[in-house]
Order: sequence, then C-alpha cells, then structure tokens
Amino acid sequence: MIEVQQLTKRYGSTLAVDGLSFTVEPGRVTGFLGPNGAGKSTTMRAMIGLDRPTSGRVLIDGRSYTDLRYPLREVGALLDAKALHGGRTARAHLLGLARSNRIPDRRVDEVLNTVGLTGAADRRTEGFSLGMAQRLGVACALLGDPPVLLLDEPVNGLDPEGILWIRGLMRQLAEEGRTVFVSSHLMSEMALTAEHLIVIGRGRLLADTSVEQFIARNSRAYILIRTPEPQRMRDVLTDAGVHTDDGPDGTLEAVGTSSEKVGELASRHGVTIHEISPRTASLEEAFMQLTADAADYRAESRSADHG
Ligand SMILES: Nc1ncnc2c1ncn2[C@@H]1O[C@H](COP(=O)(O)OP(=O)(O)OP(=O)(O)O)[C@@H](O)[C@H]1O
Repeated sequence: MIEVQQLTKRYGSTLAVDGLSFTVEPGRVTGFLGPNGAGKSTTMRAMIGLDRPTSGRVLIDGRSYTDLRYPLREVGALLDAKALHGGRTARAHLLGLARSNRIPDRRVDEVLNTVGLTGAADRRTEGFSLGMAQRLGVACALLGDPPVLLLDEPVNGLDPEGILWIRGLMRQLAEEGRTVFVSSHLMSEMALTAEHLIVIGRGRLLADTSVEQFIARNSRAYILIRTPEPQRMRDVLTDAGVHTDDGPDGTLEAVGTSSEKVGELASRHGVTIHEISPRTASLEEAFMQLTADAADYRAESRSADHG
C-alpha cells in the first residue's frame, strides 16, 4: 500500500504538488492521471525519496522509503527509462543493482526473460531503442520481486505489441496481490489497464474513483441528428417526451432514445433528415473536461511568466 499524506513540493516559485493526499491499494492497477505538468512525476519521485517533500510524507507499506534497508525488494520503480549507464550491458546493469540489494544473481536472467530482453542481455545499453530501454527499466523494477511497483508512463516508446505486453504484465502483477501505480496522461490508455484512478491537476487531487464509476459518470450516450429543420425536429421529439440538447454545427443530440425511434418520428412527421447516428462521448473528452481548469491555469501562468 502507498499512502500519500498532505504531500507538498515547491520548486522555487512553482508549486508542483499542493497538499496531495490519497492511498494506493494492493491487488489492483491504479492509474495516475493528469495533464502535462500536473505533478505526477514529482509525486512519484517523492515516493522513492528522489525528491524531498517541502512538507507532508509518503509511506510505503507503513514506512518511509528512506527507512527501507533494501529498497529494491520493497518498491520497484520505472521513472526515467533513459537514465541508464550507456557503457554497460543490460545484464551488467541488472547484476550491479542485484548485488547492491542482496538479490540473488539468478533473478537477473529471470527478469531479462520476463521483459523479453534475453537476446539483448549482453549488448551495451547505449544502443538500446526507447522501447528496449523501457523494457530494461521494467526489468530493474521487477528485480527485487517487490510488492509495490511504480511505473511512470511505461507505454512511452513501446510499439503496439509492447503496449499489449505491458498492459498484461501490469494486470498480472496486480493479480499477484501487488500494489501497481502507473502514470499516464492518456485516459483511454488507463481505461484499458487500470481498475482505479487518481486524477490530479495543478498538483491537487481532482478525482479518486474506480474506472467503472468514472466511465458511468462521464460517458454520455446520445443520438446525433443532422437536419435542415432542427426546430421542427426538436418539437417532434419534445412532444414525444425525448430530451434534446444542441450539438455542434446546428445538430441536435437526443438523449435516452434510439436511432429507430428518432427515425420513425421523423418519418411520421415528414421531417427531412441528413444523418441519425448513435454516439458516445469519449473518456478522453471527459478527462479533458475534468482537468480543463487546471490545464488552462498552467497555460496562462506560463505565458504570464514569459511576459
Ligand atoms: N526539478 C524541477 N525544477 C523546477 N521545476 C520542476 C522540476 N520538476 C518539475 N518541475 C515543475 O513542477 C511541475 C510539475 O511537474 P511534473 O513533471 O511533476 O508533472 P507531470 O504531471 O509529471 O508532467 P508530465 O506529464 O509533463 O511529465 C511543472 O510545472 C514542472 O515544470
């Protein structure tokens, strides 16, 4: 379990994280979402002692990271995949980490196999693609067989097969009872992987909810109607007890009905129709809506800083 308690981090005049509190439970994948600059990386760095909080704290299974004797055996983290020593081979890199954390050497081959890098184990990491570096980063995180995993944008740089692989791996790690905390700035990606969501904006908590609840609350289904007679169509629908909203470009959006019913009503009343199609507002749109204020504020304050 990870407990973030009133975490605040200030860099000079920038308040990167602002009194953030939430808990990440074991046994499920928790997605950590927020627009660029929301404070996700800062929060994750604070979790593993790379950033000292200005105030507040983070506990990993009840203890502060700096109190952990063999940290890699407690928390595995993939934060910046490109932060590798280029001169070393993948195997040497993992062996160094294993030995300093009293992890048996045989784990190195196990994790190389898990991430699909056995064939590249003796190559120097400076020649690694971003996708390979990402896989090596995951191998480092898994090395100590830790109960808690932190992954910052793990999908970055992976090809479609790699993306499917990492989604499956995260789910498997959660099923094994581990705490899996993964950041992304894409809601659509998290909807496919995570069970629970923590959403932040401007360093503050915006939502702490199950993915299911987020979808139920935010996915709006409606029938899009394009007609040269919108007012007549609206009256026909209203008389039939169907609620309509105005859509973009003079379209109508009928809620709580079906394409068939809209089509039949239009036909019965002789309304000309150019299009009737069922639509669902995307989760990405819902996420943008939720974080819009935070994103706007950043854009404004940045341009203000620059004069
Ligand atoms: N080392 C640093 N020094 C100064 N400011 C920093 C530093 N690290 C982060 N910041 C600032 O803190 C804020 C939060 O950044 P952070 O990288 O945590 O956000 P993020 O949600 O991870 O964003 P992204 O999705 O772009 O990675 C930003 O305004 C950023 O410019």
